[in-house]
Amino acid sequence: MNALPGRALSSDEAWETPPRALTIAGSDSAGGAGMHADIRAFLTCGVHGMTAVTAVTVQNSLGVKDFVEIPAETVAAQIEAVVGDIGVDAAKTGMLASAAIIDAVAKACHKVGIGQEGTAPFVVDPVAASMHGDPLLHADALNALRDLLFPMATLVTPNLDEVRLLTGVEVSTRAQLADAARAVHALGPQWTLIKSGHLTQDPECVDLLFDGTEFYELPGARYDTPHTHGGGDTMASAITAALARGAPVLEAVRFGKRFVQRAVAHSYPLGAGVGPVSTFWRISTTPV
Ligand SMILES: Nc1ncnc2c1ncn2[C@@H]1O[C@H](COP(=O)(O)OP(=O)(O)OP(=O)(O)O)[C@@H](O)[C@H]1O
Ligand SMILES: Cc1ncc(CO)c(N)n1
Repeated sequence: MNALPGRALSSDEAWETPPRALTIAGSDSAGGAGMHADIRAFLTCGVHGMTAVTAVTVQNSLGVKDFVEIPAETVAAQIEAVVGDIGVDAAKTGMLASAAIIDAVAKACHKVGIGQEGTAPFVVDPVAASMHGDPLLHADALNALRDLLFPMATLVTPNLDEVRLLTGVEVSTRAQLADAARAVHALGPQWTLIKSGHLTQDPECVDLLFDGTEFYELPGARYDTPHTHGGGDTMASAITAALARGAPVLEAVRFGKRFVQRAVAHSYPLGAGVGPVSTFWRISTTPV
C-alpha cells in the first residue's frame, strides 16, 4: 500500500523537487476537512501542496457555525501567483462558496493551464455541504459549478447528495449508481466518480467510476464508524496527488480509494461530534 503511483521516489530525495499540487478550497478550523485534509493527503502522498483559500470556516466536530468568503479576485490571484512562479502538476477544488468565486476560479484555471484544455489534470470535488448538512455553497452557485467547472474537469467526485442537487437523480441502491454516473458525465467532465459513502444501508462502500464508455467498480469494506469527517476531501486529494505524480486516471482513482479506505479504518474520535479520517498511518514512526 505504501507504493505511490506515478513518478518513482529516488533513493535519496534530498534537494529533489517533488511533484506540485494545488488545492482551491476552504479552511476547517477543526483541522479535519477542507484544505487541511488536502495538504495532509498531499504531504503523505509525496507531493508539495499549495493552496488558494476560498473561505474561512468556523467549524468543529459538531458542525459549521459560520464562514467568511475570500474576495473572488484574491482567490484568482492566489492561483495565478503560485502557478505563475512554481508551476503545478495537478489541481483540485473543494469548498468554493459562491458563484463569483467559481467564476473567478474557472477563469484563472483556464488562464494558467489547469483543466481539460490545459496541461495540468483538474479534479473538481463539488462540495455543497458539510457532513452535518451545513451549507458550504450558496444554492445559486450550483449552476456555476455545473456550467463553468464540470466541462473543465479531468475528474468530478460527487457524493450522492451532490448528484441529486446537480442532476436531480436520486440514488438509494447500488444498482442506481450507473444512472447517476451517466447523468453527471453528461455535464462534461472526462471522468466521473460517484462516491457511495451515503448508501448507509449497503454493507459495502462500492464507488463507481465512468469515462463515458466503461464503468469501473471500486469495491471497499464499509467500516462501522461515525468518524468520517474529511473522507471525501482526503480521497480527492490522494487522487490529485497521484495525478500530479503522473499516474493515469484509473490508477490514480484506485489509489485514492485504497487511501481513503485506510484513512476511514484509522479514523478517530475528536470533540463531542464527528471525528476525522486519519493520515497518521502514512507517517513513518522512525525516530529522527
Ligand atoms: N464508513 C465507511 N467505511 C468505508 N469507506 C467509507 C465509509 N464512508 C465513506 N467511505 C468512502 O469514503 C469515500 C468518500 O465517500 P463519501 O460518499 O462519504 O464522500 P463525501 O460525502 O464527499 O465525504 P465527506 O464526509 O468528506 O463529506 C468513498 O470512497 C466512500 O466509499
Ligand atoms: C472547509 C470545508 N471543506 C469541505 C468540507 C466537507 O468535508 C468541510 N466540512 N469543510
